[in-house]
Amino acid sequence: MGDMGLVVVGAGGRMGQTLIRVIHEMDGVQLAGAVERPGSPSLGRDAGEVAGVGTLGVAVTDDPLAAFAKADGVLDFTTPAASVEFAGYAAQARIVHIIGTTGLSSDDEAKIAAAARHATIVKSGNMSLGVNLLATLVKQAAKALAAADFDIEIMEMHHRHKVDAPSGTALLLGQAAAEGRGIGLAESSVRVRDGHTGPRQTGTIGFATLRGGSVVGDHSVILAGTGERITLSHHAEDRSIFARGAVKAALWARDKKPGLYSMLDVLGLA
Ligand SMILES: NC(=O)C1=CN([C@@H]2O[C@H](COP(=O)(O)OP(=O)(O)OC[C@H]3O[C@@H](n4cnc5c(N)ncnc54)[C@H](OP(=O)(O)O)[C@@H]3O)[C@@H](O)[C@H]2O)C=CC1
Ligand SMILES: O=C(O)C1=N[C@H](C(=O)O)C[C@H](O)C1
Repeated sequence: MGDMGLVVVGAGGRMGQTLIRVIHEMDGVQLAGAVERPGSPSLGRDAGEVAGVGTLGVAVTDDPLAAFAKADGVLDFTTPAASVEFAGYAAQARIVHIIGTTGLSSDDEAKIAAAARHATIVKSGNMSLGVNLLATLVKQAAKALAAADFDIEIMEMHHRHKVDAPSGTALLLGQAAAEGRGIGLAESSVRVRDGHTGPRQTGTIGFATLRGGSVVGDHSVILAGTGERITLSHHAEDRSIFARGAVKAALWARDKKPGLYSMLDVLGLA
């Protein structure tokens, strides 16, 4: 099999540019296309120039269908509305779709699951090896420590430009904790506290969101007992950890049947 041709959508964004650089550096993959939204200042420019790696001979386009027709996969870190649209196009083109976009509604999730009947989709709120390993540790810890004895709180901090909260990673870690406890996350999560909240309700999973500066992504899961506290943390120092994970997911998905997979499947941690 030759190199896998990958389209980067949202090519001018923080993750889009990182993905172009990582594809340029990695073996087994090549940049087959670069897509931005209509009106973007990146349109018509060389994708390599946009990402700061020199000329690659791939011009940024606003025509995803034409780009997908010439590719084996698409790497998508954009917006919920764009990812839903791209899922339909990727299913039509029968190519692999890697989705890192966060902040999706349950309606968006349902549309993506429907597209996965025809396309091989890998979707995760965090594509790094470290966070996915952390999720397995959180699940174990939550299972081992009874809700009556240990409260679970999840704290995250991201850069000032991030638009969704809690982060996709915080929700992924919350899901792992809920699975460890054998409870549903939706019913047990406390996503905001403000004013006279009353005492903490046993068995809930709390979230705290911080935003500021250039923080790439910090997450801590705190298991707080009486007289002792366990903190499981991950600190992302560079966006290339997510981009390398996304490329790894695309290569893994290349020979898989249509379906909706996660990074835990890709990394053998499921
Ligand atoms: N799962 C993971 O491991 C990670 C997930 N993320 C998630 O990825 C997403 C993007 O993050 P980030 O790169 O920081 O955000 P950016 O805003 O920097 O990038 C998003 C890019 O997508 C573009 N875009 C929006 N709509 C379309 C469209 N219809 N067609 C083509 N391009 C479009 C935007 O263009 P414009 O700005 O011109 O509107 C922008 O260039 C977020 O949801 C974030 O949470 C981020 C890092 C890791
Ligand atoms: O928006 C970001 O930057 C990030 N988003 C993802 C999330 O919502 O968890 C992953 C990473 O933390 C960076």
